Amino acid sequence: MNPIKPIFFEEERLFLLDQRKIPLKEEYFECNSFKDTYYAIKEMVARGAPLIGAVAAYGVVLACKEFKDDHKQNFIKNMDYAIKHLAKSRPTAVNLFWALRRMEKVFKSNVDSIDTLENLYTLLINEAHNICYEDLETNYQMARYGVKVVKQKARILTHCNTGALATTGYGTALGVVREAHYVGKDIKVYVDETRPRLQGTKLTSWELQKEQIPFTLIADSVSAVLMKKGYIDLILVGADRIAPNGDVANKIGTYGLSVLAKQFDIPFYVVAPTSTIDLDISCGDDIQIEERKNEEVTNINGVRVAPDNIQVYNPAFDVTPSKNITGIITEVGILGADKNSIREFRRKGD
Ligand SMILES: CSC[C@H]1O[C@H](OP(=O)(O)O)[C@H](O)[C@@H]1O
Repeated sequence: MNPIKPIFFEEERLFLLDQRKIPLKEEYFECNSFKDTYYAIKEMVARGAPLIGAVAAYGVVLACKEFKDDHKQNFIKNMDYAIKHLAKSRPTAVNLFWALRRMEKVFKSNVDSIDTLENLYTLLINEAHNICYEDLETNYQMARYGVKVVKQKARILTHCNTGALATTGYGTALGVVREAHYVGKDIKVYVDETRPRLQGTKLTSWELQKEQIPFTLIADSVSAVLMKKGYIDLILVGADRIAPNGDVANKIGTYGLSVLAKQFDIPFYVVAPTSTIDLDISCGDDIQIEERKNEEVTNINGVRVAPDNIQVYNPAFDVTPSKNITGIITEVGILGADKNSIREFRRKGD
């Protein structure tokens, strides 16, 4: 089975599997400029916190390609503009800003001393490649830790898409599902649709069907009764930003699932790389929640199904308090969703 390739950089162009078209079409969207990558992130051609970071990293590469023949002062001004522009694409996933900071560090620490801007371009390409390689390795490591919380024949509920399509190729929460399947845990998955963008219906179903991992698609509203009936053994979700106290921002609907999980005493794990932990904030209230356009709620496949001229509220994420989270599965181990565990991890990882 060919691995899913959500992103690749070839002949100085960035290619993104266009997730707006899956599962009906498997087509690549080509980015030739940093503005193309801004568009791709904003319009969710490619989405998912870790993948958004990788796309932004190549956005900086494409900016360098665009401006490297300028005079150095113009080059620096244009690169600063490009990085600031990319940072405005989507506000919640901290991986975007983490990746941009990494790329900016390579740019700023070399631009004055390097002999040619062509060589700086090569350094930036290598850094973007490294971000992707590291993310893939992180996916595998999280899956190896995460499989420890998956019991034999577990019935796992997932939310949104946290697979190869949200990362550079294996997955966070869905990576744990993949690993559990491949090591023979005989699991089955309940995939919730995840309105309004339907990442579950369109993306997670597509990924699991490709690999013949047993799953059942459900409307978001079915989760509660499945938990009440005892049909769910474990809930695995991703994250877009984790506060140092263990509060987690993730796709809208996650908070409600966590409340139900607590009510029915079902283990509720977040799976995310440590690059998703934001030490510059103190708690979930500090996380900016992206609000997206009304049409995502009023339309289905481009066809309006709601009356005209109505009020719509379309937050793309919500915040799950640490007290509702059993643990945070990362590439350095399974952390408790609390200040001390996260502080302890940083001391080891510093
Ligand atoms: C690898 S988990 C990423 C995270 O991103 C998704 O949001 P979106 O589809 O809007 O980018 C969702 O919150 C996932 O849990």
